[in-house]
Amino acid sequence: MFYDCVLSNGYPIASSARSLHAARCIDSSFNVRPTRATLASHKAAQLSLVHGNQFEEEFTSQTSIFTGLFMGLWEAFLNWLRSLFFKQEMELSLIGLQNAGKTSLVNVVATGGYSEDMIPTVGFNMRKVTKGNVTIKLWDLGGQPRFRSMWERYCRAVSAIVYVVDAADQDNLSISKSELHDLLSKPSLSGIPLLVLGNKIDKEGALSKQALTDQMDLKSITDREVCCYMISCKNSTNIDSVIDWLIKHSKSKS
Ligand SMILES: Nc1nc2c(ncn2[C@@H]2O[C@H](COP(=O)(O)OP(=O)(O)OP(=O)(O)O)[C@@H](O)[C@H]2O)c(=O)[nH]1
Ligand SMILES: [Mg+2]
Repeated sequence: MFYDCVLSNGYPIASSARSLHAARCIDSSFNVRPTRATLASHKAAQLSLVHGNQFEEEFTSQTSIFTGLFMGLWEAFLNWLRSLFFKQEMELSLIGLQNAGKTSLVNVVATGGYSEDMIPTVGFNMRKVTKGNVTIKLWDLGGQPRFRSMWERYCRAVSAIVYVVDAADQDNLSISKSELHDLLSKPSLSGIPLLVLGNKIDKEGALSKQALTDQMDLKSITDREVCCYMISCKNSTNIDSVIDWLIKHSKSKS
């Protein structure tokens, strides 16, 4: 079939550079030469350019299907190898006022566990969580006023800052907002992506995403990437979206 466009000298017709190349490949890989009989029948086909073009198209489309399939399998194989050897990692800081739910979030992300009886964080906790080939180092900082001065130090050089807000505690929203904007004004933290999480949406009276965005004045933050999700650690609402966001912001291990 491939030799339906062959010249009498036994080599492919160069009706186009592509068909010549294709025929050369066949010729070199199979080392086939047309016989006298095949040449006679192919000569008839040669008279019809339309006929020849049909075969050329058929051959080209078959080749591209196999090439596409092979490339897809090769790409999947490379991705699997990458996941084995090229681990991703990220370091991030969790901040926000006391009682916002930072430690609860760490527990939910790490183990899926949730508890009502939480002890307020004194200073900070560090926890490493692995998701697929990504290792996330989490700095969970205490939110009480006496610990807020150390937030900036723990946010330097992280891949992302995660700011947790109790979306049902409207009395403390303005303090939460001013603490956030104060922190982001530090030159050492410029450009670090920010993920704001409105937690406790399971509670009655919790703000909507729009209301939280407005009240936290998130639109005014233009010097970095800002993303906001409404979550519930208690019900595991939107925790998958949070993990996806974190994984997207991880970096290759050097
Ligand atoms: N209803 C509800 N309560 C939650 C949720 N997440 C956390 N809590 C509760 O909120 C309280 C405080 O949670 P923590 O995780 O300790 O808060 P924190 O931000 O780590 O507080 P500090 O360590 O003091 O800064 C606990 O009683 C939690 O059970 C939630 O999604 N819904
Ligand atoms: Mg805590």
